[in-house]
Amino acid sequence: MVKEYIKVEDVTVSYDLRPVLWDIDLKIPQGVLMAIVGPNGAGKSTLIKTMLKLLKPVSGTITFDGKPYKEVQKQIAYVPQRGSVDWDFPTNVLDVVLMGRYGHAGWFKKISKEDKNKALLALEKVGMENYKDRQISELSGGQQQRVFLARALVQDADIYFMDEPFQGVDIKTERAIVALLKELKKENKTVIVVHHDLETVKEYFDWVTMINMKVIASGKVAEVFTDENIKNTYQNNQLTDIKEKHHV
Ligand SMILES: Nc1ncnc2c1ncn2[C@@H]1O[C@H](COP(=O)(O)OP(=O)(O)OP(=O)(O)O)[C@@H](O)[C@H]1O
Repeated sequence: MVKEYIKVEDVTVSYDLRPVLWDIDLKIPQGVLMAIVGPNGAGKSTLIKTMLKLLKPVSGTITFDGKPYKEVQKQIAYVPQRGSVDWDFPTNVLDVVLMGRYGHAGWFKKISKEDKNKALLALEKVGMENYKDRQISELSGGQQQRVFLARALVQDADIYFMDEPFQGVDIKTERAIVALLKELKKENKTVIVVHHDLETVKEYFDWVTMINMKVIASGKVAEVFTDENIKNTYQNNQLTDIKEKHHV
């Protein structure tokens, strides 16, 4: 029995009238490093956006330690997909990281010395301290990704959602991000990552959710990340089955 910390129950999500996630049930324990894997268009980003209340499900509920999102939102950090961010926004690296502190300081309060120190420390952790005054538009993709990680780190959250943090980064950055993820796990944080590389699931994560419009398997990597579940996740007939059944 999984002692659930995050619970997703009967969640169905549609864009316009087209369902993309169907009857999702998940129980995620505290302190896991969880990958969400599945083929392109499987609904991975949609799932985390729904958990973060950025999308409204057609039905179902999501709770965090028994509470709804709005009661715990300050304890939740999100690193969005790099492609979804406007990098031309005229702001420097330190300010982007400080944005992560607004949940603590409040929009109208002044940023304190402590906030600034935390931001600098986070930049150090991701190896970007020398870039603190740079415009974010003048960074490489991997550097931008590191800055967004630093922004999430200063939030001192309990739960971290990351949408493809390894996308387009070099191997050194990937290793640095993995080390950070493992550090977060040591602090009993719960980390949920949309991940594409099946080869590294076993090495990077201890928990996995495999989806293709519906949940194929979710649990300990050692138990559920099997060839059969991988095959079932990456074949597309789930979609056809559901469409035929529900005439959509
Ligand atoms: N804003 C939107 N409006 C309409 N349909 C959308 C929208 N966003 C995503 N979709 C569709 O919903 C489905 C799930 O998309 P989603 O981005 O969640 O998949 P994903 O598993 O994250 O894919 P990828 O691995 O390609 O990033 C896809 O069929 C996609 O085309």
